[in-house]
Amino acid sequence: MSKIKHIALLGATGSIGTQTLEVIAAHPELFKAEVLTAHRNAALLIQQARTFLPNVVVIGEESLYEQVRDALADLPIKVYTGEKALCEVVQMEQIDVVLTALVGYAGLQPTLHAIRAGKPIALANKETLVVAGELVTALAEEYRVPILPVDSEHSAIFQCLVGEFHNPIEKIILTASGGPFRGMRRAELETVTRAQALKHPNWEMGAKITIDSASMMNKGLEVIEAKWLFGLAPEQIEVIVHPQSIIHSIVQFQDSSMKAQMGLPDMRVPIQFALSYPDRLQATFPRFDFLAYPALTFEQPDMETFRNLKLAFWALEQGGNAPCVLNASNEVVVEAFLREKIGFLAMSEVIEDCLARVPYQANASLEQLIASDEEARAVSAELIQKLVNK
Ligand SMILES: NC(=O)C1=CN([C@@H]2O[C@H](COP(=O)(O)OP(=O)(O)OC[C@H]3O[C@@H](n4cnc5c(N)ncnc54)[C@H](OP(=O)(O)O)[C@@H]3O)[C@@H](O)[C@H]2O)C=CC1
Ligand SMILES: CC(=O)[C@@H](O)[C@H](O)COP(=O)(O)O
Ligand SMILES: [Mn+2]
Repeated sequence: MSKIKHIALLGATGSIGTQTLEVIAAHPELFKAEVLTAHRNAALLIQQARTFLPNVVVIGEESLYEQVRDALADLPIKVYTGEKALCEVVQMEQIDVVLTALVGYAGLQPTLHAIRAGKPIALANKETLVVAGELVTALAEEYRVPILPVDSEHSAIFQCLVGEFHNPIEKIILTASGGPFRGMRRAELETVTRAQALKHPNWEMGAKITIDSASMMNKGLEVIEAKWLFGLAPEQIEVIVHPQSIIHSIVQFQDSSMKAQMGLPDMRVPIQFALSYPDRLQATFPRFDFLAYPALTFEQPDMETFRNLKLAFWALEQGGNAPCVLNASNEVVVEAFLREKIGFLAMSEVIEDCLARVPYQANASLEQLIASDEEARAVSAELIQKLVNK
């Protein structure tokens, strides 16, 4: 690589965002943070802006606009606010790649705008493909823009496919850590707490994805994400629990050969690969030592106890607006669980009820998906209220 890549980093203040900035800082000759965005964390965004001197920052929360603008008034940095600003800044001419490190449904519209502006996407925001995978991948094909996976499992698959893109995939095997409640039965899950759910055994991540990992919804979302990234049928996607999170995922080819990508759990590796692809860059990240991990183990996922994974496979089979409804309902229940309004098992119950209540739409348009998202949020909120009132 010779030319500096100008990066629009959406969600700079989060777990993926801050690790992306570490990668950028380690390679100033290759990468420049051109746009940094945050939702509410004005203090960190200001600090990042003073360090990385981007051209533009966006603070999502409009009431924080003046605080950010005033704090950066001595620097030639443009400050914008609001949801629409995210969709506009990704189209700026000098942007070479948009890294979507923001969480949830909010990732969809900026990604669509970036694709329409011809910008390659480094995709951490898996919810984008869960909500509208068919539309997003069709649009990316139309505009000939690559979607480079950042999610560790999908980066692993992508890395296994380098040099193999002409060879059909027989199946892929996504590894799952099993989360902090691996091996527990439903009776034990009745009483698990927010604090316990937020303790992931292997990864330090934002609150939403950490709860998703604990409930196995993260793996469900990743199954749907994999379908769209790699053009697979549902029966070509398997999940295996691998508690050490060393093998990040596996591809099986038609001759029975399997390729796996492995390494210590460190998101800077897939982030850097998405930014440097097809090159690999020198990095000082810690190296894996086989003797420190004498046993790499594997288990069948328990989809009866962790029903979210089953619901996600069901939504994938259904297609249409079902994955969008699954995602919206999940975002609402995770928020309610984090606010300690509902218990751990209630999350799957609400999602299942919501999937049954929101009318199914095959071949949903973007407008229909937006409406389904809204409806699923309203239905889920109502179901949660009923549980709270009980
Ligand atoms: N963390 C990880 O290791 C991995 C994460 N991912 C995926 O990457 C995405 C980001 O995850 P993670 O970094 O953990 O999340 P975090 O919660 O740590 O960070 C989220 C980022 O998005 C911003 N944000 C939150 N809500 C909105 C909104 N409504 N509109 C615009 N921006 C918003 C936050 O801003 P603020 O700080 O101001 O609130 C923050 O910058 C998720 O989709 C997740 O599933 C995938 C694989 C691994
Ligand atoms: C780091 C990453 O990609 C996460 O999605 C991680 O995989 C979560 O782990 P589990 O969902 O397997 O617990
Ligand atoms: Mn993952």
